[in-house]
Amino acid sequence: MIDVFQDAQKLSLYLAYNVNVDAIVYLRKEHIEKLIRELGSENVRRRMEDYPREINEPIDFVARLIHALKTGKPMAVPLVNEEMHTWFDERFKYNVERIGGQVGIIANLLANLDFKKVIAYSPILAKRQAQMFVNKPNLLYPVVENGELVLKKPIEAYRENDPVKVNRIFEFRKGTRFKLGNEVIEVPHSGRFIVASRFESIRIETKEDLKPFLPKIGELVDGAILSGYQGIKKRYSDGKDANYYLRKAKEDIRLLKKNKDIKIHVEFASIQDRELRKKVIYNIFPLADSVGMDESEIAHILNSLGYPKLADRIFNYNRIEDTVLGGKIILDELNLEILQIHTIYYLMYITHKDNPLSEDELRQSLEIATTLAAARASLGDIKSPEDFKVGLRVPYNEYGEFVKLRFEEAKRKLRTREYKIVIIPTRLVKNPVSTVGLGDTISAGAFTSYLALLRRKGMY
Ligand SMILES: Nc1ncnc2c1ncn2[C@@H]1O[C@H](COP(=O)(O)O)[C@@H](O)[C@H]1O
Ligand SMILES: O=P(O)(O)OC[C@H]1O[C@](O)(COP(=O)(O)O)[C@@H](O)[C@@H]1O
Ligand SMILES: [Mg+2]
Repeated sequence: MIDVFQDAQKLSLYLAYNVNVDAIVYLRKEHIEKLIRELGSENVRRRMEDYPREINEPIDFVARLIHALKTGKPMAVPLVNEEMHTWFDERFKYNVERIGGQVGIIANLLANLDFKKVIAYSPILAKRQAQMFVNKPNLLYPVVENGELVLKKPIEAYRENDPVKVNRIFEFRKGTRFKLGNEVIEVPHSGRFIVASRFESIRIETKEDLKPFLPKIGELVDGAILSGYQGIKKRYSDGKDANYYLRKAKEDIRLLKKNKDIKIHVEFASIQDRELRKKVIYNIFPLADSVGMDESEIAHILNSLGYPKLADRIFNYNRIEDTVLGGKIILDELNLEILQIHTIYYLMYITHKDNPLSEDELRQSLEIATTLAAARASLGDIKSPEDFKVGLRVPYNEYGEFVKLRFEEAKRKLRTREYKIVIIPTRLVKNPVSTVGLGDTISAGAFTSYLALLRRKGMY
């Protein structure tokens, strides 16, 4: 496995579009009970039944937070009311502030793992975000100067007037118990709840000056990881809308592939609005080779594709048989080369039978992914390739054998002959330093090792 990791380090990657500041709160029982006291347990319960899909007022936040705590599922809900900044800041002291967003997390990870070159792009780059990138020669931000493409360190490329995007992250821990009225709730898994800022000023796009250089950037790299589409809004006050930004996003992918047919991984993230989610899935997935997502997100996607019962089963029971079925549907309906699903107890790849990699190679790629996540969960951050070894010391979760058994059963029950499907149990850290960014870490590890393995076989 180490040799595959070493081959992956030789790759160069392009990343776009989201770099945030993650302001992290380690949630304690006292925080939760105080919020419930402030808003009233009956009000919270009622709002939970309404299931608000965006945060406009404090009760929306508390209702969705408690729902996440009750299920132990990773969730993200957009914050659309800028006036709530003060409400949050008066109630929470942020324990840590660090780089966030798929681009921010994956750029620092790959740069610290000594990948050959990482070109990380976000349409906004304020000083605060730029300072959070690791300052290494292999991590560069693309700018256009005198009509030429120049790759600079982020700290030399920030723009004074760019807005800072801060997301609030609530890290919750398995076993935390609290009361909602007479109901005692115990959090079943550790995870994170993201309050994702969604404001007018931040557009998910490649700025017009850089756009003509995307074919050149494509030539400079071996693959691209794209994410942030979840930040597109339905409508903007200047008349632009989601269709406009999705058309631009599709153009970007075509331009990146224009001079060299690089593979594209799309990291999916929670999109609460059903209409918007459907638009992102139908516009973007068919242009991607590989897509990554967690168990809440696969359920959301299946809902949008018209499989609500299967979606509910995956969300509530996380059964392997249902995930295999759901994965096959997504792979085929959206014509992907490979789909990677990360869940608390297992990671899965689903691809077609004619994929050049063997099942054993696909498993190796997932092993690299879970090892990196275990290293990040243990250390809080991955600072050098040496940290990979920390991940190797983390044992597989206690349901490892059960996972393998259930998978064999699922294969017997379902039609899987036309596919290669592999599964591995996760290396699960009992007391993670933090969980935000673990999915991004898994997907970066999986996609880059997938590319390295294809390259070894002369297939890429
Ligand atoms: N404590 C943990 N140790 C190792 N890996 C973990 C831990 N908690 C979660 N994970 C993995 O990370 C993903 C999270 O993905 P998101 O996209 O961030 O939801 C989870 O599925 C586990 O595979
Ligand atoms: O959708 P946004 O606002 O760009 O935010 C994405 C959020 O997802 C993260 O990238 C983490 O994702 P994962 O926990 O799924 O890996 C956060 O760092 C970030 O705040
Ligand atoms: Mg994720």
